[in-house]
Amino acid sequence: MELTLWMQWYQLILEDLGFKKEDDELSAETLNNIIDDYGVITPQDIDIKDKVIVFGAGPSLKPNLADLKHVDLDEFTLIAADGATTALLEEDIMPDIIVTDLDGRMNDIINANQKGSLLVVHAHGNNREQVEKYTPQLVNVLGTTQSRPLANVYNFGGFTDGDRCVFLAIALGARFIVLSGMDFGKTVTHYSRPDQEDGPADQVKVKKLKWAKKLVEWAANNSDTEFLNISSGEQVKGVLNVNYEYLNRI
Ligand SMILES: Nc1ncnc2c1ncn2[C@@H]1O[C@H](COP(=O)(O)OP(=O)(O)OP(=O)(O)O)[C@@H](O)[C@H]1O
Ligand SMILES: Nc1nc2c(c(=O)[nH]1)N=C(CO)CN2
Ligand SMILES: [Mg+2]
Repeated sequence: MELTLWMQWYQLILEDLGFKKEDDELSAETLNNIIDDYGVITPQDIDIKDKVIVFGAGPSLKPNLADLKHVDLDEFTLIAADGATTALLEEDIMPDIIVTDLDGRMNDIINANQKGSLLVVHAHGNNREQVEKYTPQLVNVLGTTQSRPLANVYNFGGFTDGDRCVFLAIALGARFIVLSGMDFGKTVTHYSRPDQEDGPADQVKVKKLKWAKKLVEWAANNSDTEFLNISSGEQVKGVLNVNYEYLNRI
């Protein structure tokens, strides 16, 4: 999404959730400095296929992964939103890219990174300590922010890990984006909350998922990328729901 337009979304999100822009900026500067010291990758270093699957951490993620055993996943670039990484690893699927604000199960994320997954690390006002702790342990890191971009820290638009996967894929030129485990709604899984069981989302999470859904809908209806949805949660306006068999025909 174009930066000036994103900044309008960002302002509304800050007001809705009561987050401070200054906190986001400080965290982004921290990330920028660490990446400066430990090595940079840029969006030009990332090649993706025409077809991308974005994995969110909603309740349909696991059933989706069972279905996807019947699909040739080599045809797709696989982008996992944070905690969704754990579910992929459980099925022996290695994500090509992980988009994370470093609050998923970090052992799994670090493991996948060591085995080749590229990490898109997002700095925000609520994760500066994680940014300081984990980024130096990671390789192949692309930094992002939801606030103003810096030399090593990009802003492709988007807020939660899942919708930022979508905006990243669009920025990198995806022709098809398949949504999986992107249920939105009011139920979160243990993949999203590593220390808890599956259950109702708290009020802040409900708000975050509402923004995530609005942003994905905006992306689906304002880009040349074709969206398809195999998740079984809320209907994403303007996006065709398909089953896995359809994916073998695109
Ligand atoms: N029902 C759902 N529960 C959890 N995540 C979902 C759901 N539906 C879609 N998603 C997407 O999957 C992503 C999973 O990432 P994760 O749970 O780490 O969230 P997050 O963006 O870091 O939010 P939080 O700050 O609450 O941890 C979310 O960002 C969201 O976009
Ligand atoms: N300041 C701030 N920014 C965020 C937060 C958060 O909790 N605080 N959570 C997000 C979910 O991915 C994305 N961005
Ligand atoms: Mg996260």
